[in-house]
Order: sequence, then structure tokens, then C-alpha cells
Amino acid sequence: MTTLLQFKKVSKQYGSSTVALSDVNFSVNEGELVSIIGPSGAGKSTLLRCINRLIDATSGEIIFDGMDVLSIGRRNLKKLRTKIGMIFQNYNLVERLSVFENVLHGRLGYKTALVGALGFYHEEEKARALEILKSLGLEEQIYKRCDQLSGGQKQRVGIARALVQEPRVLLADEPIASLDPSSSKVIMDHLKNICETFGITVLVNLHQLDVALNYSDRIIGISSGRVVFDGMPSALTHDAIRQIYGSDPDGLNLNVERPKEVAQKR
Ligand SMILES: Nc1ncnc2c1ncn2[C@@H]1O[C@H](COP(=O)(O)OP(=O)(O)OP(=O)(O)O)[C@@H](O)[C@H]1O
Repeated sequence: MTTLLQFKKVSKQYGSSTVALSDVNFSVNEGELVSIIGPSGAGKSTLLRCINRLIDATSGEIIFDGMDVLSIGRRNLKKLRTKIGMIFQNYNLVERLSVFENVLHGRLGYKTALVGALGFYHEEEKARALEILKSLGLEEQIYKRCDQLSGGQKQRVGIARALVQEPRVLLADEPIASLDPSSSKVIMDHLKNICETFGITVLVNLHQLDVALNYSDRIIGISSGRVVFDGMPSALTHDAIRQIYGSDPDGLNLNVERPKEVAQKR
């Protein structure tokens, strides 16, 4: 197995007093689907955003695909970001533009600012965008404006935009937090399928413990900016859940299946 991403003693402090990440160490292999779980404010978003430098870590080392993320210059940062697709809870689409235009925006990292601003895309790029949209069940929506779509459809556009980048990893920051259970399942099924079919690594922040248990190859649990669990879903015991969330799973109403049952189901 090839290591794609490594965090070595990574810390992030906001201002003079808020420690969001503290001495975080972990690594992720190519083709893994890893969920990051933890209570609100634990540092999940900060962790994901340090990988593509939307947020700069204060100290430590982040190695992604052989690149030293924290020390690269502007040109290499652009290159790094083309390899990292990101999906957001609030979709981050340009609502007044069509589905197709939004998806093509995923190619902007490969273009100069001028070519991007003029909206020049190669025929191959358009063909690939269409292919991806069809694979996500959006063929009927291609020319619709994004403000006419449901939340689940918007999130699939977000996934398509990330995939058209041809990324090595997808970072999904609470991708199902605004969706109903049925749309959430569609999105998680697509993420799992992308991981299994194309070998694209997926790191997903989740509030839903049952979803993390059902879909992940591995779970990283963080609490107050520290990694307190890193293991297979089947190893996530009630004690570990208590350590992550600071309370008993029964009291959290988390819809948790017993790890053994989950392990047998998969
Ligand atoms: N831009 C910022 N400036 C100052 N403090 C911040 C900033 N962003 C996050 N924080 C703080 O850093 C800590 C970690 O926040 P983060 O958003 O990473 O947690 P989270 O686990 O993703 O939370 P949630 O699940 O609620 O989204 C919190 O204490 C938060 O208040």
C-alpha cells in the first residue's frame, strides 16, 4: 500500500488562544476512505483545510503525494490544489450558472487566469465533464441553473466538479450535513463508489457516527484538536466513542450499530 498523505506533529492555533489542532499524527493510504469524526469544534474542518492550504497549519509537517505542503511556493500550491478535490457542506456552487459551467470550473486550476476568465475549455474537458455528470445521474440537469436543483443534486454537482479535476484525493467537509437521509445515502454511495472504482482516496468529515461506521475503511476520531482514535470501524468500541465525544454513545442518540454487526455486514 502506498502512503498518499502524512500528518506529522501538525498543530494549528487561531489567534493567541484557540488551539484547533494539537500534535496531530496520522497517515492515509492511496484508495482508502477515511472518516474524521468528533464533536463540534473538535478541529475536523481545520484538519481537512490544512491539506489544501485553505488554512495554514502553525507547525508540523504535511506530506501529500511527495510534496511538503507547508513549505511549497505559489506555483506548486496551484499544482497541489489540482490534485485535491473538495466538497463542501454548502456546495459552494455559482448558483446563477448552469450545472455544466459549474462542473467545468473544476478545470480552472489547469489554466491561466486569462484563459479561465474567458471560459475556454477543450472538447476533451467538456466530454469528460458530461461523462462524469451522467455517471452521477445528472444527465437531465446539465443545462439547468444550479439554483433550480435540490440539495442532493447540488452536492452531486459538487462531486462532479471535484472529479473533473482528476484529483488524487477528495476532501469532503460534512457533505451530508444539510441533506435528508435518502439524499445522504446517495452521496455516500457515490463517494464509496468513486473510492472503489477509481482508487481515489476520500477523506470525509462526518457528524453521523452510523454513516462513518457503515462506509469507512478507517475512522480517525478527534477531540479538542487531538487524535484520540485511529482504527477500523470494527475497533470503535463504546470506550473509544466516549473518548471522542466525551459522553456515552447511548446518551448521544447517534444511531450506533454495534461494531461487530457492522463488520459482519460489510
Ligand atoms: N477562523 C477561525 N478563527 C478563530 N477560531 C477558529 C476559526 N475557525 C475555527 N476556529 C476554532 O477552532 C476550533 C476548531 O474548529 P473547526 O471548525 O475546525 O471544528 P469542527 O470539528 O470542524 O467543528 P464543526 O463540527 O462544528 O464544524 C474551534 O474552537 C473553532 O471555534
